[in-house]
Amino acid sequence: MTSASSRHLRAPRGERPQRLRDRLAGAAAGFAQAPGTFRLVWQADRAGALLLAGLTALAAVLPAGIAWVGKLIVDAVVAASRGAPGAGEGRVVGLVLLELGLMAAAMAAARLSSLERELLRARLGNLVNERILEKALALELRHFEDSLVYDKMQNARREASARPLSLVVQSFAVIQNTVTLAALSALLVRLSPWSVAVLVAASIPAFLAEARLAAETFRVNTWRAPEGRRLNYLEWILTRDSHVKEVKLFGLGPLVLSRYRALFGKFYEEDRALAVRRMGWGVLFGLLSLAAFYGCYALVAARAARAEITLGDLTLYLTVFRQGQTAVQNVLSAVTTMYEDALYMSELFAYLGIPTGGEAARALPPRAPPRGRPLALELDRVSFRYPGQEEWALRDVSLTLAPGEKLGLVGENGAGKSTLVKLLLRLYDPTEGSIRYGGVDLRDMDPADLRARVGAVFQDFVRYQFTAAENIGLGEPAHLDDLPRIEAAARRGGADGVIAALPLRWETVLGGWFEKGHELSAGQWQKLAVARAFMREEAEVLILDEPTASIDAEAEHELFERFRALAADRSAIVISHRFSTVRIADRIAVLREGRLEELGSHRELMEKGGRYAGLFRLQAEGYRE
Ligand SMILES: Nc1ncnc2c1ncn2[C@@H]1O[C@H](COP(=O)(O)OP(=O)(O)OP(=O)(O)O)[C@@H](O)[C@H]1O
Repeated sequence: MTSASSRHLRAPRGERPQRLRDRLAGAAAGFAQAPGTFRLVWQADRAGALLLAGLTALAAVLPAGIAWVGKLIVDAVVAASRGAPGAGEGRVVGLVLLELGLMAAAMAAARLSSLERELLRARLGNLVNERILEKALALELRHFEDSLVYDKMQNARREASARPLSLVVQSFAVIQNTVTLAALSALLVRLSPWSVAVLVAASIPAFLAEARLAAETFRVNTWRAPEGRRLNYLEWILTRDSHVKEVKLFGLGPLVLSRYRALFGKFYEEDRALAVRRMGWGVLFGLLSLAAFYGCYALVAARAARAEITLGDLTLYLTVFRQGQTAVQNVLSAVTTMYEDALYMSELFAYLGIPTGGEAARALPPRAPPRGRPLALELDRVSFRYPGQEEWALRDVSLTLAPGEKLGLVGENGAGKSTLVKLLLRLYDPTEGSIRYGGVDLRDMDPADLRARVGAVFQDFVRYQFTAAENIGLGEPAHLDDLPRIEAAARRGGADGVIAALPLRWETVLGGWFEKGHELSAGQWQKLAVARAFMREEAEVLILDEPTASIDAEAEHELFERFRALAADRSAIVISHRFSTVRIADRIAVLREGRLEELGSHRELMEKGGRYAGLFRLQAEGYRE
């Protein structure tokens, strides 16, 4: 990640921007999101956006028209009652019908635009969510292991499906109400020019207060992202099937719930303080605009009493001033909401803009070693440190895996075994040194090409809540429907017995998340995961990261016999804590605190009498009576 973007990521956690200049810069940055948002809306639904714009224009001019007709009605009534020439009931009724027509048009426009907003909201929300998910696919493992990126994702997902539309609707509202206000002002200026100034001036303090509170609300929510995730995590502990046993056994319920309550209470207090301040300012500024209205009302009513203006003019004045006040408030509150929306959008765009492509091949075009048979895999003085960590997870590891060689990888917890696998799959790049496959640096290969050559079972393999056939077929999505291939992979992985016992065999939905799901034992799941790796028939390298942890001893023996036969023409790396398993490997690498401590065949290492020999004997003792 670039330093600029990581600064941006870290900013919300830090100190509050106090200075006015910072605030203004924040506001400008917020509003800068508008063009990007409009582009999103345009992509989501062009026709809908245009229709909404048209309806907005119509709704903008109608109020002034209605107010003017209202004045004409009153004047016509007064004239008719005085028996003025040309005045009569007909004209009055005609004008009333005209007002009815305008009101009906206004109502229809309002309904239609609310319908259009609903439809646009759905399409836009969907588009934004898709973008968020597409981005998640483009992110690399290092992003998922970085809590700051998680916070960004959380902030983006929180409201981003509602905010883009809001930004657009509010912008339209600003335009609509400004046009309405201009039309109403044109009517008002005739009667009393200074009341236009009063109308606008009385609303400005309320606007400033609102804008400030909006910025604060946004910041409170952004700061909360890490705590928000913690809150979700506590919820997750109490509601997930996988956690129930420990929660019950250890009696974790009250503890977790009390932490949940404490966090929630903290959120509530912050929200309450903000809401109370908002209310206080609201009352104060509401009173101010009320005083402005009644002040002007008294003056204009006095003029009507002195017959300086007509009764119709007074009616017009009342309607226009009130509507004008509403329009000013609408503009100001729309601007405030837009500001809030724009700040949220900046979070979304910051998330969508997280630089990826760190996995892209360095060489152009990417280099591709010949396919079809395993090639030598060389680690050349490889050292690796996780981003942001001081400690080395791997230090100066050099070893060469000959084509077709089977390597056993052992070492205590945290020795760096899984990290090595991550580097081999280019989920990370070495901090120092290099890894070559067939003489080509992994960084010069297309990562998709590299990964297509590898079949792997991870320590934390996935239990897909899909059918049994899909659970295996997903190992090679292009062959998801190829049942003979899936059956063959199941046989190799030792999962055929598991399938035979299922009520609907291949069609059985596995796991307990969905209706009619059939739960499996840990070992049965693991057999499926191994079978999934065997779907990749063209794999040149097989990696098994503790594939036997949940499998019983007999099944393990069987698996490894099969594995030896199947992997005959492939290279393989097997990580295991069971030394009885790794002893069948051609050579064994012993890792200790990230360093390669010993390397050799079982016989050689036993003869050497080092760490491996010691640990092997210790385990063997355990089996002896
Ligand atoms: N995502 C990560 N971020 C930071 N440090 C990590 C990360 N994953 C692992 N580590 C650290 O790197 C070191 C090596 O971990 P690794 O998972 O490779 O060990 P391992 O040999 O596979 O252990 P185990 O036998 O327990 O699976 C450990 O000290 C661990 O704390």
